Amino acid sequence: MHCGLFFFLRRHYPGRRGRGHSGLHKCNSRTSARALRRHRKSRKEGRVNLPALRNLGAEEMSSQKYDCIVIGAGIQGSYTAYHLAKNNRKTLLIEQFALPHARGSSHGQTRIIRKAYEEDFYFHMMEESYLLWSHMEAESGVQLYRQTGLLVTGPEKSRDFQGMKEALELNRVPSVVLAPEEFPQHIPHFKLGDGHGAVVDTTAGVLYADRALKAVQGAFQKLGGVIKDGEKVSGITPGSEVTVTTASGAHKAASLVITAGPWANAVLSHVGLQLPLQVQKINVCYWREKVPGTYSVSRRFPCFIQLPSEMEKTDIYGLPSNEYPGLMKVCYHAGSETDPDQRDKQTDRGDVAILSSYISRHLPGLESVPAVVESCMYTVTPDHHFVLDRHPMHSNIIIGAGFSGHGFKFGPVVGKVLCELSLGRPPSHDLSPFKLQRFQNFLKSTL
Ligand SMILES: Cc1cc2nc3c(=O)[nH]c(=O)nc-3n(C[C@H](O)[C@H](O)[C@H](O)COP(=O)(O)OP(=O)(O)OC[C@H]3O[C@@H](n4cnc5c(N)ncnc54)[C@H](O)[C@@H]3O)c2cc1C
Ligand SMILES: O=C(O)[C@@H]1CCCC=N1
Repeated sequence: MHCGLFFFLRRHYPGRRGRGHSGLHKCNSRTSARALRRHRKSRKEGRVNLPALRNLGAEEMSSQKYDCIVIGAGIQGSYTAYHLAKNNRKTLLIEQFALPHARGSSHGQTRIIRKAYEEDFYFHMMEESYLLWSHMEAESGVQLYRQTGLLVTGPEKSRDFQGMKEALELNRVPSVVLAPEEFPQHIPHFKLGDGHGAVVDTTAGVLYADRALKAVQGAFQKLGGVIKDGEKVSGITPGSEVTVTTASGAHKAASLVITAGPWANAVLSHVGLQLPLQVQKINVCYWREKVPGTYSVSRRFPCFIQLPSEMEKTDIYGLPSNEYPGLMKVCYHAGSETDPDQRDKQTDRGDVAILSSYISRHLPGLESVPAVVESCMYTVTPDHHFVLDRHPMHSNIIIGAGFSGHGFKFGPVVGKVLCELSLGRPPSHDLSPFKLQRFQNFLKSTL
């Protein structure tokens, strides 16, 4: 109702919008109740009473007071909103596109989940994340995770491979080191590179991403959370009470969380901040199995990460065939820079050529031309670590950004710490690696 009325005013009387806003402070509930009755009567009679509509809009706007507003209903914003609602906070989650959509970073059927991280801080976050994903499975009654294991392979002597192997050992992650001679019997149809080592994180697997996002948003709504989709945030006024403006009106809250994915800088421009983020378009490639089922999840083929080598300078990763029968997802962990609003104009396929060559050499059971290519986006920081911090000037504005192509699995715990920051509680994880300050030399600010 609210959206419709404001939309009407804007479309038919664009010049009056400002005056409609100023009516906000003058309006009280009795006048607006009268306005509502008048408006309903007018509608019945086929007349439209403009002053009544303006008053009604003003009253509805003033009632939009939340404890917290979250901008962006990707996995990070949705989980943040969920945790806020779980903490009994009246929460509004605003999304620019009608949900579900495939124009950000959280769509698609699958993501890798793993504890195999070189950095201890990610490992600790993942320990809790696994637990929280399983709580969400229980709460929603939907299977979100399937254990497949994750093969990590790369030049045996490289710093990356050794670092990963040592971290798995040090953190006591259930894992298996595979010597080249025993490799084929454990993981058939995968040709290990010459001089490459292999270690399997057996806790790893596949997260059903689309399902997960839907489950989290559903759980948030069940807790009384409000989602407004198809509403693009066009302005933010900071203060002890933050005002967030969209085409449908203004929403107010004691705190704001910005989780706008590839649009982070567009949204942050409203609060005088620009981060060193690069948005990349990722070609999400699926490759046909020559014999259907060769690499299937049901035959327990694992996910894999190929660490950088002489041949491939960037990680390549894959997930067993599952979502599209007979097709296995294998992708390059980087893409070409794009404007998120012009994603489809970025048509570079240099990565697909690299993948084709990799597949011919290492995955002989796949055809080396992709059968399906979908699109997704990474928002990459210079050090590939996330941004989880407060706005430097406005402590009630919290920022979650720059998930650098590996943030989905952390959704539950990222949401938890962003919620904690927003509630002014000490975060349950060490957030020092994620501070804005590390970009001091890059930060562009108009504060
Ligand atoms: C191909 C691919 C493979 C990946 N694989 C993995 C993996 O295996 N494992 C893993 O852990 N991670 C993986 N990731 C990374 C992971 O998916 C992302 O880190 C994560 O989805 C980022 O979520 P987000 O909520 O920050 O961004 P998004 O999902 O983009 O959400 C941001 C939302 O904000 C909305 N928004 C923006 N501006 C506004 C505005 N002005 N008003 C209202 N709403 C707005 C957007 O529309 C969007 O819905 C992968 C990513 C890609 C692209
Ligand atoms: O985050 C992940 O696990 C995947 C695989 C490695 C590259 C990026 N995403």
